Amino acid sequence: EWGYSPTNGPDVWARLFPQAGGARQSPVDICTSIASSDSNLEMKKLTFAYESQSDLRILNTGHGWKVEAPQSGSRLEGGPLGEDIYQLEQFHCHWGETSAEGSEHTVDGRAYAGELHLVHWNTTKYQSFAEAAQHPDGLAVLGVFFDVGNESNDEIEKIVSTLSEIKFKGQFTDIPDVIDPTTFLPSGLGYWTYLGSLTTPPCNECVIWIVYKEPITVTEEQVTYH
Ligand SMILES: NS(=O)(=O)c1ccc(NC(=O)NCCO)cc1
Ligand SMILES: [Zn+2]
Repeated sequence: EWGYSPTNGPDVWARLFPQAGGARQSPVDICTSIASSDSNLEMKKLTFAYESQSDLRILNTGHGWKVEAPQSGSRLEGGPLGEDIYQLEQFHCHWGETSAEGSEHTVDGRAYAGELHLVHWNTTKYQSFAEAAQHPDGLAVLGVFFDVGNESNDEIEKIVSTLSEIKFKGQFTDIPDVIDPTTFLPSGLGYWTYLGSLTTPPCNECVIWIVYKEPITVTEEQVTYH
């Protein structure tokens, strides 16, 4: 089973998952000095629309939590996504042992306490998430960094308050509260974008990454492994 130790971590993933050795692998360090601002992106605004959902299923993936949130009514389009419409499939989180680490992307070498991923797939061109994940423009993932501060994030709280029920890998439970993914996004909507991959095996090179510049604030308890 893949993981993050020296014997099963990213350096050996390519043995079992060939795409992990590819040319557009994620995550990356975002070097802000060489990131170019594409005036074209200014014209095509990135737009998103989500529904609020209750009774979403949350799963302990063994590497964090994942909320299955297939939303046929959701739409992510514009910006780097051309003319295609992308639909929300799931969202999940990466965090670390301490609030000094945990994000997958880094910005000028700096890691954040954690990183939320909202995973979407191209419903204009493909018939299913699994099919979309086999194509270079199949998925679009919004990345939002977590900064640790004194304010807790109410929406994240609705999620982490269920973690005590799913202590072990493979366990799942329902989130009774209504969740609106829009509330996970920062107020400043500036982002970096690049063509990359799934950050974990099978590391398919199928993701158009959109990483927001502004982190959202959560408390230490909300992003540290217990
Ligand atoms: N961290 S990430 O790049 O957003 C990511 C998203 C989905 C996957 N995998 C996935 O969706 N597999 C399909 C069945 O679970 C792996 C990594
Ligand atoms: Zn992720």
